Amino acid sequence: MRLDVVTIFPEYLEPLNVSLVGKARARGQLDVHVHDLRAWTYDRHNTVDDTPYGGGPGMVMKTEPWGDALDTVLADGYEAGSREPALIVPTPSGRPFTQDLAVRLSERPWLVFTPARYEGIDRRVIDEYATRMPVYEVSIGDYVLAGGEAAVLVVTEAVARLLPGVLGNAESHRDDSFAPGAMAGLLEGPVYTKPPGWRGRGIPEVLLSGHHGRIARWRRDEALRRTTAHRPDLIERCDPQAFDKKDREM
Ligand SMILES: Nc1cc(-c2ccc3ccn(Cc4ccccn4)c3c2)[nH]n1
Repeated sequence: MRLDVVTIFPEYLEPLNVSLVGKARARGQLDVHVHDLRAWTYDRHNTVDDTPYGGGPGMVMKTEPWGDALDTVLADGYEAGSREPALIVPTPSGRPFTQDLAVRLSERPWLVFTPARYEGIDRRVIDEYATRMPVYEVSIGDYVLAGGEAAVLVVTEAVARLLPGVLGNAESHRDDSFAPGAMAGLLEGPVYTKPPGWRGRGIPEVLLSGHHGRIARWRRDEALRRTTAHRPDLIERCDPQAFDKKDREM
């Protein structure tokens, strides 16, 4: 997978050099290119924004730098052999970024991220590139950030961990809270590891029992309890039959 990111804060994407994404890059599973939008400005102040038509607070990011940047980034990607780009536009007004969308994006060969600042990008830029590729306008949550770079880090990590071979233990993402399966849509329950005692706190007996059926049932019950407490909205969505089926297998 190829990722391109165009931003006025390239240093914000430094975390893409470390940990899971950094290792995937080092192994050649991910090809990441970060571009400074100001490289496509030609005035003394490297201007990327201007006042909004119709008035109102803040500034809007101008069409020309984005258009020149995206034309170059796309040409370079095609030149390097990449195909079928998709534009990923972080925005507070986008569709929710979910695990389902992460899975869909992980199946694409090339993602081009356009994290904006100020009040966003002149709409004509998105409209122009929507004629050439799928555009995903995504929100990472119901809160307002100062720009899209944090969303790029979130989306990139959620997508990269789904790429084949990126996660050390292939099982790891099968039981993700939001991945399909008997725990589908439930939140993770508590986890424990050695030492068996810590500051007078022990381990739930069932986890030391070696009885896999009871352990699986306990984990399911804990996940249900936690989900009921923190995300009752997810309870309606999960499939109770899946639990009965799993119970019969335990
Ligand atoms: N889930 C999300 C995504 C964002 C986000 C993404 C990109 C940009 C570019 C600029 N801003 C600031 C801003 C604030 C207010 C209205 C418009 N834009 C962004 C915010 N906030 N929360």
